[in-house]
Amino acid sequence: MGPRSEPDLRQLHDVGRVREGLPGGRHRVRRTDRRRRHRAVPRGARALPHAPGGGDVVTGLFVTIDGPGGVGKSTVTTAVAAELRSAGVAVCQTREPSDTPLGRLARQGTETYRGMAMACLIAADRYVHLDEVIRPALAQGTTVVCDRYIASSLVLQVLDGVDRDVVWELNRHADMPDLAVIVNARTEVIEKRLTSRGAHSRYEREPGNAARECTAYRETARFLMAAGVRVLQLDASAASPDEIARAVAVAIQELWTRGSA
Ligand SMILES: Nc1ncnc2c1ncn2[C@@H]1O[C@H](COP(=O)(O)OP(=O)(O)OP(=O)(O)O)[C@@H](O)[C@H]1O
Ligand SMILES: Cc1cn([C@H]2C[C@H](O)[C@@H](COP(=O)(O)O)O2)c(=O)[nH]c1=O
Repeated sequence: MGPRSEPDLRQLHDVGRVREGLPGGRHRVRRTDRRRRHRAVPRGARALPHAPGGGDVVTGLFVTIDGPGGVGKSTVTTAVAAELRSAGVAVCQTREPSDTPLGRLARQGTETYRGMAMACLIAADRYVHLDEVIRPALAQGTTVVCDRYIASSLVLQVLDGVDRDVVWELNRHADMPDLAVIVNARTEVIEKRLTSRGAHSRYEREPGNAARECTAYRETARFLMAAGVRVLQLDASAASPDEIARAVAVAIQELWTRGSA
């Protein structure tokens, strides 16, 4: 990708970054599912360096944003999408559970279903979401920014009593993100945000949940890195949503730069 096709995000500051995990193992993304030929590389898309036939195969970037309930994921997802769009990038902002009929069932079902049933419902919705929304957008060269993804399952379904290996296995055929952002914060900050906004789910209403989720997301970040996923951990205790969004945009810019090297 030439410099003119990259969004101009280089002026952004690197704020709120805790740690970026650079995978040591193989990336599990199945790029062949997402490949599509274009005459020119759209803004915000990445030419795959070893594409057969000369490097004109492109894909959008798949970015996921996870973290404890009430930490600010939805606010940050919207801010990241806005930041990228203002740089001229085509963005698909989405979330899980998805806005498909199955996703709506899963979202409503979080109060009723638990354990393995919930883990299966969430995973089924993820496959529908991938087929109907995420992969088609990526194939068009659109960058996908998704509010909650596999990290949420590795935390919430495990806290709900399902073995982590089982959750991982249920998600075995799901694409891994190009960048998994984990937004975390001090427990007391999360509890304050939840109190002022109100809880969304049974998880968030359980006493001591914020502390458990904070710890579990840190552990999940390590697990994903060991599995070869690029993870960016950000501390939102004192940073504004815009500052977090800029840090994510900088990390995305770095991926584009690497992809075009
Ligand atoms: N960086 C921030 N600084 C201060 N307040 C924030 C920040 N990010 C989000 N908030 C506020 O915290 C509350 C929770 O934010 P948000 O709904 O985005 O969290 P969430 O992680 O998506 O929650 P849930 O997991 O329940 O969907 C909202 O009132 C939001 O305005
Ligand atoms: C992706 C995902 C979601 N959930 C649950 C957690 C919440 O109850 C809802 C999402 O609503 P929110 O407003 O974003 O908090 O779905 C889950 O249990 N596991 C998952 O992987």
